[in-house]
Amino acid sequence: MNASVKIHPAVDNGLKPAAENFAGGTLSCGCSSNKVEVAIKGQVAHNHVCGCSKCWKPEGALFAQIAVVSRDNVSVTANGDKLAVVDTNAAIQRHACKECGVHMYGRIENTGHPFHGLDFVHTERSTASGWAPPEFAAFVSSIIEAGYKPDGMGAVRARLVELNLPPYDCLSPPLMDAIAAHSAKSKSL
Ligand SMILES: N[C@@H](CCC(=O)N[C@@H](CSCO)C(=O)NCC(=O)O)C(=O)O
Ligand SMILES: [Zn+2]
Ligand SMILES: [Zn+2]
Repeated sequence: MNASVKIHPAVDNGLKPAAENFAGGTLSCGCSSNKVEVAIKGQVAHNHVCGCSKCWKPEGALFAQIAVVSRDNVSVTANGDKLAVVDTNAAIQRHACKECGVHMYGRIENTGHPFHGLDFVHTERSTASGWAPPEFAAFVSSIIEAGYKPDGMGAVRARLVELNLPPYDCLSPPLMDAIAAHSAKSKSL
């Protein structure tokens, strides 16, 4: 057992199952008042933990937890004036609360991007239960870029396997296949 390796509070005690016919929920930022709120209609897809340096992580977490949902099902319902895009050059435009720093949704505006139409969201910012749990771990080696010791990676990967989160150093095979298929199509292959 590698339970001493903490991945993210939402997965460290095991994955919680998705609810059938899940209606969605409201994400809140970390401010004590005037919270930014984002309503998500319906269930998310491709939930995963992500080790990349760009995704928002709760204080002390090694990985982020992030999922996608149709942009049509995402709406800012309170205090949207507190939001700003973290990095306007990134493919995923992460709209974060300027006061507490929590990323509320990440949107792809480039219509040529393979994931255009999807927003990236952190379901743990909602108190609802029944969100689809993470299915894999992405960009695992990227935690080294944020300072994690390379000789600890074996234990991290072993813990991810124990948690049923197959570790990858990019996205999962189905998502990488979707990106490659999009690329082939845009080259008319
Ligand atoms: N080693 C880099 C990797 C960053 C990266 O490519 N992140 C992915 C996954 S984010 C959610 O799964 C990505 O698609 N990024 C696009 C973007 O952030 O706009 C690092 O650690 O920074
Ligand atoms: Zn906030
Ligand atoms: Zn990421």
